[in-house]
Order: sequence, then C-alpha cells, then structure tokens
Amino acid sequence: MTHFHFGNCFALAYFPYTQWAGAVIPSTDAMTHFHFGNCFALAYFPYTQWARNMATTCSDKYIIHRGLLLPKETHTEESLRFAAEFEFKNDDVLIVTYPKSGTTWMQEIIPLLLNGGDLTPVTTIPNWDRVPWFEETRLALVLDKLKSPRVMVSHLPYNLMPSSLSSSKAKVIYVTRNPKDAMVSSFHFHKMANFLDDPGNFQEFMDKFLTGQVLFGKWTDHIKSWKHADLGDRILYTTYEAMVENLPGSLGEFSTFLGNDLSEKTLLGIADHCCFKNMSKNCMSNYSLVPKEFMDPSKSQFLRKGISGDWKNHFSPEQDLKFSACISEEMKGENLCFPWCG
Ligand SMILES: Nc1ncnc2c1ncn2[C@@H]1O[C@H](COP(=O)(O)OS(=O)(=O)O)[C@@H](OP(=O)(O)O)[C@H]1O
Repeated sequence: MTHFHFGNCFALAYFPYTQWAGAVIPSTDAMTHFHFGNCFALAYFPYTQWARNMATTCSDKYIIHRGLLLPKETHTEESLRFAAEFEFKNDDVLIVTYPKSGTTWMQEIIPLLLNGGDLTPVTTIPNWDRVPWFEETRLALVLDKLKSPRVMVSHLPYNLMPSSLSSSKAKVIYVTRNPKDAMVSSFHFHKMANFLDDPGNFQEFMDKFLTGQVLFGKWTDHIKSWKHADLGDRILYTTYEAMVENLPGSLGEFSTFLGNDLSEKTLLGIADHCCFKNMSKNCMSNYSLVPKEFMDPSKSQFLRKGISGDWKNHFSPEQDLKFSACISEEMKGENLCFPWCG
C-alpha cells in the first residue's frame, strides 16, 4: 500500500494547438472507419450496448481508439500508432493523469525539478512543447527537440502503453484527483473548448462521466489500470489534493523519486512559481496563447479555480450520493485510500 497510499503520494493531449502551432496534422481519413455512429464501429466492438451509448454521444469531433473517446483535433491513428511503438529511454519521465487531474501543473513542476529551478524553459516554451502529450500528433514533431531527461505526459490507460515502458527504466508519476472535482473541471472545460462537444447540462455530463462516455473513458478504469501497472518502484502515485495541501512536501517527494534531491530553498522557489496564482499568469502554461476559436476564455478559464472540493458548489445531495455509490461500487476490492475519502 505504501505507493498506493494516494494520500501521500498521471495528461491527455486534446488541445487544439496543432494548426496554430504550425504543425502538420497527419491525415485523419484513416480513422473514419472508427467513428461511432458508423456501422463498422458498431460491429467491431463486441459490447454493443456500450457502443450504442457511445454512438449517441460521439460527434465528428472525436475518434474512438480501443474503446476510448479522443479529440480528433489532436489525435490520429498515426499518432496513436507512434505511441504504441514508442521506445522509452531509461531516463525518460512520464507523467500520467486522467483528464483534469493536475496535468498542466505537473508540466510546470517536473521540468523545474529536473533543472534545479531554472525558470527559463517554463517561461519561454509552451507546455505542449515543453512536456508533450505522448499520444498526440505533436509528439512526433517535437520529440527530437526534447533534452534528456525527456518528460512527456499521457492520459492513456496502462494497457495502451508500449511494452518499452516496463522493459526500460523510465519513471512514471501518476497523479489522480477526486473524480468529482475532475468531472466539474472537465464540465467547465467542455464549455470553453470548441473542439469538444457542448457538455449539456450538469446532470447529463455526470451521466456520461459515470458511464465512461467522456474523453479517455471511465475514471475508475483509468485508476485501476495504473494501480496494477507492473512497474515496481519506478512508479510514484500522488494526488492533486496532496499537492494543494502541501506543495513543497509533494515537490520534495517528486525530487527524491527522480533522484535529484534539491535544497529546501530551491523547492520553496519552485513551489512559489507553481502556485495557482502565479502559474495562472504564465502565458506559456495558462493556454492564453490558444486562439479563441479553439478555447474561448469568455466561457471559462483553463486554470479555473485550482482548489480541492469545488464539486460541493455543483453537486446536489442526490447527485453526490449517486456519484459516490457508483464510484465505490466500481472500486470495490481495490483497497485504495484516497485523501477525499475522509
Ligand atoms: N498551479 C495549479 N494549482 C492548482 N490547480 C491547478 C494548477 N494548474 C492547473 N490546475 C488545475 O488543474 C485543472 C486542469 O487539469 P489538467 O491540467 O489535468 O487538465 S488537462 O487534462 O490537461 O486538460 C484545473 O482545475 P479546475 O480549476 O478545478 O478547473 C486547473 O485549474
């Protein structure tokens, strides 16, 4: 349990930077046959009821890859094949998260920890190039520009990782967050992200979240897949809540895990730069460089509130009961202890 004590203690790439970053977007034509609502897709997946549910929610903004809903804007069959065949190096660091669980925060923190607190990369390189998404089209374009140790982020479940992750000595930091807060954050993000479908009303979005008809599937499946990752002491589990509670403490833990113990003074300096108030002002990290046609800041902010427990401002008592019961049922027998479970 030591490593799974989330109380002590993983980013999907679905942002629309491909066009405006001047990237060449690989053709998505090859994915057409994977689109739900399409007869081939329904026949391809054995779980037809689930497929029917997905078909009703999946618009042409998405592709379905191995049962996961992914934004077409940033994912293609080629990018997913590139990820599936990726050769990890021994000193690579992979940050893994279910969407809206601390990805952007870690894209800021880990480069700083690895370079001793030098702010240059995080104030000059946009986070999508500094710590690229493993499964997105952008990775192939920036990979050879990454300095060693390379840091990448992923929202993929462990079963979609290439075998080189376990055969190498690469390290993984898995960050999870109270699924209620991740859902609330995702709900607001869907309102601002024009490359995603409108989330509908809050209850409708919750129903999709609980049945996995959202980006990267069910929260519970994601957690379980990484809990059972066969990576020994090369994976560190942490939580968004632990970072909110004691950021310098979490930074110390990451630093030790990465094998570059930093002084308290350096850790405090990194914590100060990475606090919500300061990070929100960093245009290399707050997505203000993204054109309004892709993310509309008049609808919501990417770095929105940065707190634990915002779900309490959104859930009715009945929604809370239903959500908790659903997650508990699916996590039964997993013996996991999360800070938000009291
Ligand atoms: N520095 C810092 N401190 C506290 N919280 C922070 C920080 N940086 C990002 N965030 C919050 O993380 C939420 C976005 O999650 P992700 O970055 O994982 O999103 S994504 O998966 O990459 O789309 C989103 O949460 P909400 O505010 O609840 O919407 C961000 O505000």
